[in-house]
Amino acid sequence: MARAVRARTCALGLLGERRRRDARARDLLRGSEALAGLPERDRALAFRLVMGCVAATGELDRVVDARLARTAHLEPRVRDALCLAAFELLYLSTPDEVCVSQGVELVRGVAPRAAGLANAVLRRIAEKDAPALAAARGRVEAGTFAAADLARVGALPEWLCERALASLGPRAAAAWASAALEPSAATVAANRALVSTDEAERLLADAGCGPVAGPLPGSFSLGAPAQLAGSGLVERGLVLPCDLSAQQVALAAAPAPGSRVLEVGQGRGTKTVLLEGAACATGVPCEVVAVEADARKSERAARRMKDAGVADHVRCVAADARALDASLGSFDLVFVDAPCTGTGTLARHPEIAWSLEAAAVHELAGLQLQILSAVASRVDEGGALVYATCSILAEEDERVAEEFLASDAGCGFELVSQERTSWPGSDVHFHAHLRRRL
Ligand SMILES: C[S@@+](CC[C@H](N)C(=O)[O-])C[C@H]1O[C@@H](n2cnc3c(N)ncnc32)[C@H](O)[C@@H]1O
Repeated sequence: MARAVRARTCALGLLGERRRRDARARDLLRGSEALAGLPERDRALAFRLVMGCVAATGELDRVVDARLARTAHLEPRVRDALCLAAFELLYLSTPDEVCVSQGVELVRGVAPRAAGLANAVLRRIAEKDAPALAAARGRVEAGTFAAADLARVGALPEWLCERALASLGPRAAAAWASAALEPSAATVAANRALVSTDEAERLLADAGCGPVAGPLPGSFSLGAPAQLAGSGLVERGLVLPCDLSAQQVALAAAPAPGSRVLEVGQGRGTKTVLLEGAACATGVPCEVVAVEADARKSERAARRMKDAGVADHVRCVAADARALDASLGSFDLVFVDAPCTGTGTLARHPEIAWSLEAAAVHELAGLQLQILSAVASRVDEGGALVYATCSILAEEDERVAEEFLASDAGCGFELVSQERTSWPGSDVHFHAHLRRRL
């Protein structure tokens, strides 16, 4: 019997480490020497397996439990190995025989006596669950599906798929669920506060990243994204790893050259640099006050602003946006990058789907409305208020904008436009543009 190939043993090791350290998959993958030491093809498979197993965790547990002959208590390492093989069997194009035999070898490697059980469970998954998934995929493709089909296809909780259907409608919900387990596109943005789009393209090409100009000013997809890590371009602040949807939201906010901007929810500061870059590309930087509730994030963002060459025009403030100091004054543009469920970023953040609880959606919607209401008075007359999330849920998106407009704080505003981004292979973001009447 063939031994489990290195990609799978490496992925299994990382899944165990993740469980023991309660670490985020992406952080583990980024720092893993074992992964870095693999040949490129094995590295790509191990990456996909770890991200996929984490993203599909609840569905894989359900499938494995359903195919156990009795409710046996599985040792965690055996469960990890079974889930890994089940993920590959159901969601990747590896032939069933390979998935089963490799899964058995993985289990044998951690618990030799469980190899027989692994063989039986994986064969039942191939016989029963793979055809059920294929049927669900068929219904989704034909447009005759229910939330349970989306849950199968995207390995998502059914309640979330019901909300997605209600929020997005059938077509967009199907696209969202179908993309949940797909690798996200490798995209970057030029920091146009430091380099022109042409210069960024040359730097990326010289570093061997294989840049292809994207649909937005300063955006690139990378043919060889692994080359970016050693290039120094990110550390020098010249390019930003950044999803196309995040770029679109920042560009659509379009701060006028020299304008005063309040950014709420600065986080790592990616959109701060994009906002500055958009103003700089027109010749004059804007003056940004960037507010972040988490003091450590704010400190890190302040350092990043230096690397990105925009520190002279960005003041990072660690504060709760619901209680800002009056001395900060008012602004031409208030850009709220709201804390949210992140349900538009499932492919990038595999932990979200199965750790999210329905009650959290309601709580976040309350926080979002509070933030919007608190910062509304900071918008100058005729000025803009942009409300953005990376959620697909109407409760956090359109409903919050509607409730705000209907409130005392929002009654002086009008809705100019609102939309969700929809780039293939990218996250989904929502942005509503409001204007304070004169
Ligand atoms: C969507 S993330 C921001 C992403 C960031 N703008 C970027 O482009 O990288 C939302 C941020 O809002 C912050 N936040 C949450 N509640 C807040 C509050 N009451 N006031 C200010 N910031 C808050 C969170 O800590 C988080 O960093």
